[in-house]
Amino acid sequence: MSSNRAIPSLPRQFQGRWNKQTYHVLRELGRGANGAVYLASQNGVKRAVKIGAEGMDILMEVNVLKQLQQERDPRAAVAPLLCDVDDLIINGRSCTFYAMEYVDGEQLDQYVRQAGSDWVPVLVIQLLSRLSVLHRHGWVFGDLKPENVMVTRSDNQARLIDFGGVTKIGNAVRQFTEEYDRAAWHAGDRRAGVDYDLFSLAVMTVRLAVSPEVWKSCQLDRRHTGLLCDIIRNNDSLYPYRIPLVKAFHGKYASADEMKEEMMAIVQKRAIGSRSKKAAGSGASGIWIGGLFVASMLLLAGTLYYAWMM
Ligand SMILES: Nc1ncnc2c1ncn2[C@@H]1O[C@H](COP(=O)(O)OP(=O)(O)OP(=O)(O)O)[C@@H](O)[C@H]1O
Repeated sequence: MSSNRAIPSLPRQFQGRWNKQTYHVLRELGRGANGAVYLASQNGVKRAVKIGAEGMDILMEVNVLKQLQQERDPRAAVAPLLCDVDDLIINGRSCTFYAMEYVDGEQLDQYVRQAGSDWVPVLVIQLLSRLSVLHRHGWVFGDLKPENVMVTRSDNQARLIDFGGVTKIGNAVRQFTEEYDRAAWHAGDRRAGVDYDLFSLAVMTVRLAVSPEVWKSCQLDRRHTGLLCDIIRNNDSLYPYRIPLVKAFHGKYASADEMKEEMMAIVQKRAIGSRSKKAAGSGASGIWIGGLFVASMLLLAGTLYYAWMM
């Protein structure tokens, strides 16, 4: 759905044409094929403001976001809170923009690089909770990739951003990235279904747990899921999750909740295993495992909160 028209740049300060909200632009957050997102201040509150080359693309995203706004608690929300939709005139042309909740955090891959790959399963479980709600609304996310997930600074929650690829179940996926695309891996088509998102999520899980070198090496050949299975077999942090990952590659889950339950059971089993090791161990390694255990349980508690909420 990318366009040939240039993406307009926002002025430093502007007022919406109809709703008259004033925005002070602080900096550009990112720019992709379809739009640019800016950090702006509106009445002293930080907002992410998205503007695109095509008003229709922006309005389609707004339409999806509007349908996902029921949940007021940001910790249980599927999508960022939609705050304003309006037009502004740039170089004599009317451009549509929307303002949404600013998700203050780090891109998923950057977060994992710093925190370590032990956190990948817990963050994946959080994403499964959000996908489950999205699927129940009749949508698939489509373009699931680390660039479209932020982990919040305040409470380490994985949040979905960029709803430009969201597609009605049954239609052809509107936007995808080859690295996470089922058809590019010769594992199925691009029809939007629960299984399409779970496939991308499983590929992303592998991508996050391995070094950039290993990942690059498996992109050189013709893509097929056997390559991903080889990586999982040889990777200590992925190996315990081999069953749910391989099931997701083969479209064996009817829902995100099913995959979530199996992932959660493995995380819990491993957390209990680390506690026993801590009790048996002593010295620095015991302290390290203990710290990891406590932190993982804290994060898991957040995850269980979603499981209960949704
Ligand atoms: N609600 C938000 N809060 C904080 N940052 C955001 C938010 N939405 C988007 N961003 C930032 O802006 C960047 C670009 O946003 P987005 O992916 O929506 O643009 P896009 O033009 O649709 O990109 P692409 O072409 O890659 O799909 C994101 O990578 C992220 O860093």
